[in-house]
Formats: sequence, C-alpha cells, structure tokens
Amino acid sequence: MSGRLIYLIGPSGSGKDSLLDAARTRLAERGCRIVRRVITRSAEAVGEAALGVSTQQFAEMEAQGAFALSWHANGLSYGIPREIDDWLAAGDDVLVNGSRGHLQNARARYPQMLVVLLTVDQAVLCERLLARGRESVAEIDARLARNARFNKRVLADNDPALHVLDNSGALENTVERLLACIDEQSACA
Ligand SMILES: Nc1ncnc2c1ncn2[C@@H]1O[C@H](COP(=O)(O)OP(=O)(O)O)[C@@H](O)[C@H]1O
Ligand SMILES: O=P(O)(O)OC[C@H]1O[C@H](OP(=O)(O)OP(=O)(O)O)[C@H](O)[C@@H]1O
Repeated sequence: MSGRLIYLIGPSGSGKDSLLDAARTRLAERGCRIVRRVITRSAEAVGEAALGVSTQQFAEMEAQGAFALSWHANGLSYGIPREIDDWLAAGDDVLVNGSRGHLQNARARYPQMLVVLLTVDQAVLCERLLARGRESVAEIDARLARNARFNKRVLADNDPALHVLDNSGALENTVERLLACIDEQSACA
C-alpha cells in the first residue's frame, strides 16, 4: 500500500506554515503526516517548525542522501527528509511544504502527487511579509518579484492536477478548503 504526497506550494509569506499549523490536528486525524523541513535558517528564527542547520551541515546531509527532495531559494537551502518515503510506503499520506521552482523535479519523483498552490493578492502578501518582520525590505522585495514570476509560470501551465487555494481571506476558511480538497481527492483515488 502506498500513501499520497501532497505538495503544498505558494510564495514565501502566503501562509503555508500558518495553514499547516492550523490544520495539523485535523490532518493527523486523516492519517496525513506533515514533514519537518531542514532549512539553513538560524535555529532562533521563529515561524516554522523546521530544523535549522548550517550551510555546511546541509551540504553534508545532502551528500549523504538524507533528502528525498531539496532545493535552494531565497538565499536558503531546503531539504525534505528521506523518511517520507518510508511513511508513503507504509500507506500514510504526507504533506510537504514545497517549492514552485522545484515542482517539475518533485513531480518526476512522485508522479501521482497532489499539488496545492496557495495564493494571496500581491498587496496582501506585501503587508503580511512586512508584518511578519522576519526579512529586510530588500529581501521582501525579492520575494515579491519571485512570486510574480512564479505564479505566472505555474498558473500558465494550466495543470489539471493543480489545486489553487486562495489565502487572502480568513485562515480558518483556507483550512476548511484544504481539508475538503484532500478529502475530495481521497474519494477519487
Ligand atoms: N489568512 C491569513 N490572514 C491573515 N494573516 C495570515 C493569514 N495566513 C498567514 N498569515 C500571516 O502571514 C504571515 C506569513 O505567513 P507564513 O505562514 O509565515 O507564510 P509562509 O510559511 O508561506 O512563508 C504570518 O505573519 C502569518 O501570521
Ligand atoms: O520556489 P518557491 O515556490 O518560490 O519557494 C521557494 C521557497 O520559499 C518558500 O519557503 P518559505 O515560505 O518557507 O519561505 P521563507 O523561507 O521566506 O519562510 C517555499 O516553501 C520554498 O521553500
């Protein structure tokens, strides 16, 4: 038996971490696990349940094959631990906080994956990044530019396996729509 990979993507600041936190218990009730990412961000940085490592540690882990998926974006490196393959093989669904830039590579490895794109109006995104206060204004500008570029590209592909979820409104509504999307796809699987 094999579980499904759910690949959640969306710009930095669109609310992926908030959504996963808010939906965590209800996802667990559905047998869906959320993987903890490895990120080259200082361990003190708040806002994500991730393991913070140095650039060198990340490179060593990558060379040792510790990651099922890994990518570099926004000046950071991100890794998805290889243990997700054991979880999938055991029949658990696994939700991954992914990257739009890495979408094709991820799909090459997991062809059946469900892709959920979290979107948010660009002006709202800007406000949320400023309010989060984690990045400098220059870093926020770079994220906004990356968002405009990538959303256009991902949406232009007109991918039937892509589910768009807008998070410009209340987070609770987005949680409900994410769960509905997952349940609907389970029913079709
Ligand atoms: N629906 C929402 N309404 C208002 N604020 C939100 C909503 N979703 C997320 N946020 C806020 O936006 C900021 C970015 O969210 P975060 O979860 O860190 O995004 P990401 O993980 O995609 O980078 C956070 O400060 C978070 O509290
Ligand atoms: O290719 P992209 O879709 O642009 O994604 C690049 C990275 O940015 C996002 O991270 P996150 O939201 O955690 O950003 P942060 O590092 O600013 O928190 C996303 O989860 C990817 O890891």
